This record gives sequence, C-alpha cells and structure tokens, in this order.
Amino acid sequence: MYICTAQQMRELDAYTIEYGGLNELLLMEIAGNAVSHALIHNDLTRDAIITIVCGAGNNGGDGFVIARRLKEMGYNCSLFLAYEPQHLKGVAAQHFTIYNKNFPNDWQLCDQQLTRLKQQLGESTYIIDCLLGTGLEGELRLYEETLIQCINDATAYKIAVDLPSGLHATNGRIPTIAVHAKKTYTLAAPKTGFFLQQGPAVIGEWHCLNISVKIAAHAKLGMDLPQVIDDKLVSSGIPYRPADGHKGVFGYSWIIAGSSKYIGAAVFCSNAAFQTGCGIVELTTTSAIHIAIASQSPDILLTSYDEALEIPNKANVIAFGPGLGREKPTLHQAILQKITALNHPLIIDADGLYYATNMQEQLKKRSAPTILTPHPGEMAMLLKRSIDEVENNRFGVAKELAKRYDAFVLYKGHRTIITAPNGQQWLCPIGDDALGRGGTGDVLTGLLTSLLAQGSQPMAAMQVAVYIHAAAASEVGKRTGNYKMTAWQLIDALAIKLGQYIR
Ligand SMILES: NC(=O)C1=CN([C@@H]2O[C@H](COP(=O)(O)OP(=O)(O)OC[C@H]3O[C@@H](n4cnc5c(N)ncnc54)[C@H](O)[C@@H]3O)[C@@H](O)[C@H]2O)[C@@H](O)CC1
Ligand SMILES: Nc1ncnc2c1ncn2[C@@H]1O[C@H](COP(=O)(O)OP(=O)(O)O)[C@@H](O)[C@H]1O
Ligand SMILES: [K+]
Repeated sequence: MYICTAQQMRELDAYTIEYGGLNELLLMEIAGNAVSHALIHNDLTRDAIITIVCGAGNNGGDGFVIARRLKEMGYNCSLFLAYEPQHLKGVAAQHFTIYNKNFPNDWQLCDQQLTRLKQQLGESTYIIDCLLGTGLEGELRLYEETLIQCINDATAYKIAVDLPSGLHATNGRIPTIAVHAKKTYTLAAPKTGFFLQQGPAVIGEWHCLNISVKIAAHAKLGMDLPQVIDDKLVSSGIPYRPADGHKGVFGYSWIIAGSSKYIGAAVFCSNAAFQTGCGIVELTTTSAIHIAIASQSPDILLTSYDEALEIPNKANVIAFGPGLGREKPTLHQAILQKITALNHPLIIDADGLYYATNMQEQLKKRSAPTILTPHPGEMAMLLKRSIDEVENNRFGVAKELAKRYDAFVLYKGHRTIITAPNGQQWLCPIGDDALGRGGTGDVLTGLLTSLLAQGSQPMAAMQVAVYIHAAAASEVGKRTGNYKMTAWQLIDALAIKLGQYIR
C-alpha cells in the first residue's frame, strides 16, 4: 500500500478527475459512502448515538455524505456544522444542499458557547470527526482548538475521517491539538504524517478505503511513493526452508560484535541469528564474552578479534558492530577494512557505523550489498546533523544516506523506514514501546543476518526482519506487559512469529 503526502494526494485526486472521468462531487460521494459502509460493517451498533462534526472544507463535505447515508439507513445520527452553511464552498456546499434536501434543517450549528455541542457529544457513543483533513495549514485557529478539545473531552468512541483533525497530514506534527482518534478511516492512501512525529499517537487503528483515486498513476506523475509493509509481503519474503536442508543450506552468519562493557549485544545478536534458522553462526568477539557464550550458547562458534584479521571463514553474510564500543579503534577499523573488501552482504550496526564514517568511498564501491542500520542518534552522526534535523525529515535523510553510501538503509524508530540504494522505501507500520530497551536492536541485527544467510535478498530480509521483530515484541508485551520484555523472550518469540508467517 502506497503512502502519500497531502500535496501528492491532491495531485492524484486531480489526475483522477482529469483522466478517470470522475468529478469532485462524485469522488466525495464515493468517499462518504465508503466511510459509512465501513462504519456500519465494523463499528456501529443499531442503538448507537452518532454525532458527526463537520468543518467548512471538503473533510466536512465527506461528513455530509456520511450523515445522509447513515440517516437513510435509520441510524441515530446528528450533524453539527462548525460554520454557517453560507461559508461552505464547492462540492462541500453542494453535498450540504443534497443533505438538506433529504433531511431538511436536520442539522445544528455549533453555538458560541458550544453548550449544545458539548451536551450532544456527552450523550454520543460515536463521534465522527470531519472537521479538518489534509487542508490544515499552520497553527490551529482558537475556535477549532476549542472544538477539538470538546471532542477529546467526550468519552465517546472517536473515529476520524481521512485523518484526525489537527494532525498535519504530511509531517505528522500537531501544531496545537488533535483529535485523539480510536480509529481512522483514511481515503485513498494513508498519509505520511500517520507514521511521523506525533502522528502514530493520535491516529488509532487505521484503515485505508478505496475511493477510486488512481494511486497507480503515481509513477506517471513522477512520484516516488513509500509503501507500507504488510502481512502478505512478510509471508512472501520468508526464505524457503526445505525439509531436506542441511546446515550448509541455511547459511553461515559471521557476527563481529561485543566488548567487555557490551556483553549482551554479542550474546543477543548471535543467539537471534542462530535461533531464527541460520545453519551456522560464528561470533568474533572479546574473551569476556567467550565465557558467556560457551556456557549459555555452545551452538555458536567463537573466534577472537585478532583472528578476524587473519582467518577467512565460510560465512555468506557478515554483521559488524553491535556492542563493539570504541576502545579498540585501530583493530576495529582494520577489521571493517578487511570485511568491506569481501564480496559478502555486510550489515553495519551500532558502533560499526561510527567506523563506517571513515570509509564512505570504499563502502560505496562494494559490489555486494551493504546494509546500514542506524537509530536516530547514529543517523545524526552519519550525516553530521542534529537528531531533531534528521527526525524532522525521516524519509528524506534515509534516502540521502542510502545514496551517499550506495547502501540499503534501515532507519530505526517507532515506525522504521527501510530504503534501497535506488531510493525505493518501505515503512513498518507496527511496533511499540515493548522494544524501547537496550538490546532489542542487537536482536534485530541477528535476525536480519540470519535471513540474509538463509538466502533472502536485502530488501525482503529487511522487510521481514523489522516486521517480525515488531510483531514478536508486541506479542511478548501483551503477555508480560511492555515494561518487562527481555531480549531472551524476544528471541524466543521471533522463531514462533516466523513460523506463523511461513506460507
Ligand atoms: N483524497 C481524496 O482524494 C479526497 C479527499 N476528500 C476530502 O477532502 C479533504 C481535503 O479537503 P480540503 O482541501 O477542503 O481541506 P480540509 O477540509 O481538510 O480543510 C480545509 C478547511 O480547514 C480550514 N483550515 C485550514 N487550516 C486551518 C487552521 N490552521 N485552523 C483552522 N482551520 C483551518 C480552512 O479554513 C478550510 O475550511 C480530505 O482530507 C478528505 O477528507 C474527499 O472529499 C474526496 C476525495
Ligand atoms: N517505541 C518503539 N516503537 C517501535 N519500535 C521501537 C520503539 N522503541 C525502540 N524500537 C525499536 O527497537 C530497536 C532498538 O534498537 P537500538 O536503538 O539500536 O537499540 P540497542 O542498540 O540497544 O539494541 C529498533 O529496531 C527500534 O526501531
Ligand atoms: K478529520
């Protein structure tokens, strides 16, 4: 599923109207119809008390269609207008006229003190938010701020149409306040703001409704739209595991990780790789970690950092960096030099990224794929910008880094973005605070290494890894509470999740 900015949505809308034979009035009818159908099928009970709050733009116009359709089907539905009908323009005005013809004067204007509105909202079981959509510009006016506050104060189940009012559709910022939706029915495509900044906190559960907008025209219009990773894509990306496969078939991961301070990073990364199907895992690390691995995970092969410079192993994929620390810069830089020259897929994570900053040109020249996995702090370091600057432009900086290093980039965050060297982007729509603790990134690197070792192509491996990692963590969180998921529990859950997604 493609993700659009507000501007891209407007262009696709215009294209649909120009070349698809649909006019704006019809598109709004389709949109309102799609939402009312979704509401009836998924949400509303027959005794529901529904209030629809409409603004003066086209988001409000959708609301008039929804109100008419619900009333036609006998639902108890009240319509509130934020502004006098004479302020309505274009197709929103036309749809209000149609509504009024069918249900004459069966609407109310939000009064000055908002007493009527507050009382109605207080008695409602559902509030349908059609105040503002993709047309929000700048800071909210005080009046809209007060309206949104009233909606949020009510205990009713809040459903946003297209997006929660007050949220900026493109950048995910909430300049003042936004409707805190339990659910969002978005039209034609989810908006980039759903996955950036404060967006994820207010959109609730979101569903995209097809309203005949020609999204497929994006390429013709020169748009480079990111896509959302979904269940189907994950299932198709999991490497095939033949029943007669032996350890050689399932790949050899070489993980270079850990230091006396960061023991867990090496332990978790190598275990995540081994426990998600990789045939052989070799861990090159420091002596303190050898003891931990020997007692806890004897299935993992062990070598020392000094050996890494000398002994070629049989790996078909290399991961460099988790818990490396910066205490042995000469040795670690030399190891990165050596492995950069090898013709294997190479994942560079954590402190490995610090060493990568000195090797941009060599990394760029590699013929085998390179995958960089920065969190926001590491992205800021790699691009020599502040964390705020990179976080304010997540899609943009991920593309920039991919181009600079001619690499795949997995940009971690609440909504992780993955980018191919050619700029193609995918976004992971799931994951929560269960993952917000040290060690979960090391587990992700282990899983990613394992999938590559088992034969996945880089993009598929990244798609599967971020999604399975997030889904597994949410499941553990549901069982244990998000406060106490351990890296071991996450590793155990990865293999189970992979099993659930296998075709
Ligand atoms: N995606 C699509 O293809 C379609 C979109 N439609 C709807 O059209 C919406 C976009 O319509 P519009 O462009 O008219 O925009 P909106 O309805 O989102 O917003 C425009 C209104 O918001 C007010 N406004 C803007 N900034 C404000 C601020 N800071 N404080 C207070 N008020 C502010 C404007 O005065 C105007 O009344 C979409 O969100 C969607 O709901 C549908 O009607 C049909 C098709
Ligand atoms: N609130 C959250 N929602 C979704 N994913 C999260 C959240 N917090 C952390 N994560 C994920 O957890 C992982 C943390 O990785 P990282 O910061 O490298 O940690 P570490 O290096 O300690 O293992 C990343 O994959 C990140 O996307
Ligand atoms: K809305």
